[in-house]
Amino acid sequence: MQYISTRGRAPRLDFGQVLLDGLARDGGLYLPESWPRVEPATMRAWRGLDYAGLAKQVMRLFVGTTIAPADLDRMIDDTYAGFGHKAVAPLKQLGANEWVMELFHGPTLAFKDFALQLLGRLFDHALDRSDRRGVILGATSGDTGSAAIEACRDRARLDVFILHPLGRTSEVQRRQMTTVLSPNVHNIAIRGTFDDAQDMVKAAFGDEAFRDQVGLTAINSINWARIAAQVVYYFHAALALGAPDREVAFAVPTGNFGDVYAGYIAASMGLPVAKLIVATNENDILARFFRNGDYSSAGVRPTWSPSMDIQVASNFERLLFDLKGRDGEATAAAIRTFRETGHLPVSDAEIAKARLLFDAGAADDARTIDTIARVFAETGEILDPHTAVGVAVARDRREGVPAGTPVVVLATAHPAKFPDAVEKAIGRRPALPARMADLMERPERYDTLEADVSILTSHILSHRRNA
Ligand SMILES: Cc1ncc(COP(=O)(O)O)c(C=O)c1O
Ligand SMILES: N[C@@H](CCOP(=O)(O)O)C(=O)O
Repeated sequence: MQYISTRGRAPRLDFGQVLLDGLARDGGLYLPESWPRVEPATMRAWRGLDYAGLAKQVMRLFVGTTIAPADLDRMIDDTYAGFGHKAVAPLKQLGANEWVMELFHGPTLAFKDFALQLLGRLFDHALDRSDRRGVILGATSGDTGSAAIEACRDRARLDVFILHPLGRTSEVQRRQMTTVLSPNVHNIAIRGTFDDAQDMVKAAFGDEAFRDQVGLTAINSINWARIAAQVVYYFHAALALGAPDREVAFAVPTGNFGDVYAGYIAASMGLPVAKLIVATNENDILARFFRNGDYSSAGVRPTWSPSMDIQVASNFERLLFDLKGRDGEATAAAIRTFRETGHLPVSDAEIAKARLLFDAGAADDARTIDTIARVFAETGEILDPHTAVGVAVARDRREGVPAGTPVVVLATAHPAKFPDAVEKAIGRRPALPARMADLMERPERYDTLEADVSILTSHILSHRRNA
């Protein structure tokens, strides 16, 4: 399989090259030249596979021949053997046709582990084979950072630089990153928002000389491999609930549009998805787009669901590329206009096309806390605030889903990552797993930098171990 850029001016690459390149050299994002199709008979044959077995089938379609099947299978087995629940991504029923898929049983307690645990292994494999070293650079609003650090800590060929917005993550999230003292891990607090940090990452990739000098690689969902690994759990949930002989809808707490975009890919591959419900907090640019076509930036506001405090959603560009008939020039022009004016030009036809599969809504902080309390009272389940946004919006938008169709809300983080929000809702602080019990006492290490890419690149050059 070959990959092309959303901006139409970067070379076509295979999976192994896309994995290491991350962002396309024309500033765009890579995606497959065409979607692999999965026929209903194949899906029926996949029913009953365990999570790793299903991941092998799905990932093979994206990886092609760039990794030997035995190597890929071994990496996938190792990845999901490290999860804390035998089902890896268990489904729990909250009510009639209302489910949550728990994606927080990985090592850092958020859905990011599904892809990043695999990516750490894929990077090692690729760098070993080419006898190269690399620098991983990522931005995080709280969860990607710790998942990337956990996946790449102590790997001989990698240095990991993670930017988080100073004071805008939960304390547990920050400590999950800054208490990892491995010599190849470099945490940086940025004076700014997640969007500023993400812009700095993209600008560093735009500096070709720097990029080639250090062997820069991305761990954010701008890297196609992240998205590919997240497609698997849509198949996993839908097959368990009757696909391909029954449609399933998903509600997805959304910030950078990576997770819900993986659902769009599953649907594009043939999975019968009735609706993808995009659920945002008060930082609602994506909800506004799908509701009334308004994709215009507003300042980022801090909320109880800090990982979704994002107003520039990277992966939206991948959807836009499809909405614009896979026209790279038109996509690049629209993104340029958005960057210059803060407003994305889209036609009524493009919005109507998006609405065929997507619906959306937003839940503010009060609603988030109320939903945690309500679901706890109804079922005894404790939701994290991001998942609560998903449940609230799924309930608001239920009438847009055909009657009798199950709605699966992606439970994207463990409630113990956000004890203050949970305590506000139910008067109780959820406990961290025993292996993290001393997290709040561990020493921290991080640097603080201004949101300036030249300061960042100098910092990387002087701190990387693999110089
Ligand atoms: C806990 C949690 N939920 C939801 C999201 C939103 O996912 P995405 O950015 O892929 O839309 C994030 C971060 O991105 C997250 O960390
Ligand atoms: N919420 C994310 C933001 C980055 O998203 P990504 O999926 O592109 O890595 C986080 O927790 O860092």
